[in-house]
Amino acid sequence: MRIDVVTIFPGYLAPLRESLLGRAADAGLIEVALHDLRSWTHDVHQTVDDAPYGGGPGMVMRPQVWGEALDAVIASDSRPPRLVVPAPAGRSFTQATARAYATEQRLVFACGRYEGIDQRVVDHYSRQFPVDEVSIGDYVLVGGEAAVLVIVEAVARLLPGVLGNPRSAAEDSFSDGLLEGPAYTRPEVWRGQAVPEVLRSGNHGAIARWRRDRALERTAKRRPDLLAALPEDRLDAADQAF
Ligand SMILES: COc1cccc(COC(=O)c2cn[nH]c2)c1
Repeated sequence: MRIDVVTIFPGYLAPLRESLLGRAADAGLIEVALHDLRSWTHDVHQTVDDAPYGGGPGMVMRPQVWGEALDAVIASDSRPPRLVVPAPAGRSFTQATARAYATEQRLVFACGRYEGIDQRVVDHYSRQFPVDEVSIGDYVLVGGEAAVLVIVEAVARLLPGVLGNPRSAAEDSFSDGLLEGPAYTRPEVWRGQAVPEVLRSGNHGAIARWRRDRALERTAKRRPDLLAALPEDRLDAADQAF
């Protein structure tokens, strides 16, 4: 997979070359290219923003600069891109989105700031490529760069060969629509707290039931919305207690 990121702070994305993603990049599984948006400005101040039409606070990112940048970046590789614009007003980015993005040959991220990017940029490219405005949560960041780190990590870990232990990606939280329950490891007793007996019983049926009960209990308590969204056939008779 090829990943391009267009940003006024390329240094912010340096971590994409470290650790988990570093190994994936070394193995050629992921190719990351960073592009400084200001490279496509032509004025001495390298201006990327301007006042909003209609007035109001803040600034809007200029369409001309973004157009020249995205034309150049998209043309720099033959693989057809999906454009991803992290934004508070975007559709929710979920594990399902991550799974879908993991099947893409190429993702091009546009990192916006200020009050956003002139809408005509998204409208223009939406006529040629899939363009997603995605939100990683209901809060406002200063720019899209941190969201790109989140999205790229969630996607990259799903690529075959990126994770040391592939089983965990398939069984990770949200895969069955529920939150993960509590996890334990040695010692058996720590600061007077013992590991739940069932987990040391060797009774795998009881262990599976206990784990599902804890996952249902936690999901019902912390994320009732996820429980409500579960397809009917995903809860069996024993689950009805939640
Ligand atoms: C595209 O225009 C803008 C404008 C302002 C900030 C940002 C960065 O994204 C977020 O703040 C965000 C993403 N998911 N949740 C919050 C983008």
